[in-house]
Amino acid sequence: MIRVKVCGTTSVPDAVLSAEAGADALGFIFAPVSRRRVTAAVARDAGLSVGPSVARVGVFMDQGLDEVLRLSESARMSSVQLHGPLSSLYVEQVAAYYPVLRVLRPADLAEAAVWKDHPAVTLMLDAPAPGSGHALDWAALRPAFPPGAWLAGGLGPDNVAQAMQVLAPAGVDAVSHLELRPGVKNRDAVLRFVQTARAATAASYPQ
Ligand SMILES: O=C(O)c1ccccc1N[C@@H]1O[C@H](COP(=O)(O)O)[C@@H](O)[C@H]1O
Repeated sequence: MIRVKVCGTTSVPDAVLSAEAGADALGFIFAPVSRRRVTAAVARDAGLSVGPSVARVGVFMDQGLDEVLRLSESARMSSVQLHGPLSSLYVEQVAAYYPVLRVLRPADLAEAAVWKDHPAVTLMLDAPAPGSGHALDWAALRPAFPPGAWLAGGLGPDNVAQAMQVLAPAGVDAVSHLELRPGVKNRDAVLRFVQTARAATAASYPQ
């Protein structure tokens, strides 16, 4: 069964929208560079406005360990997504507290071997500029796509089925193509993204 994450949540209404659409996980971006950055208080309120079955993922890029752990705790995150060039020790230290989605660009795929059997680290492949809405070359990625990895990068309702058909990721994640403007969800796009990913699971994956 595919896992579907809707990222860039910045409000209670958008958290409820994504949860009601059937998302498995909501992303809350704490990276200072992001146009969708949220405070811990906003993320906590939005994350707690949905049921406990929906994962609350704190998204970080190039931030110190103390900041990642402190914000995740105060925002009541249930897992952590890590972008950027990071040492294995750093990722291990976060993974001691939270399940980690370790995000790699195609150029960094050598790092995938490090996390192959780690019980708390799941890989996610994303475009070089996270949150830019640019899609990866799925066919080129196919030979090296790590089994069990998630896929992000330019996904939306109109291309998620094709991406799943090519790479059969364990999860899909999107933000840019689900918005009216940065930080504000497009209801129709969120609903169609989740529904299309669910339908594509039935078509592309062994049951
Ligand atoms: O979206 C952002 O602003 C962002 C900033 C810093 C790190 C990650 C960010 N978003 C992540 O980017 C990918 C895919 O985004 P898109 O669908 O291509 O726009 C996703 O993992 C977001 O969590």
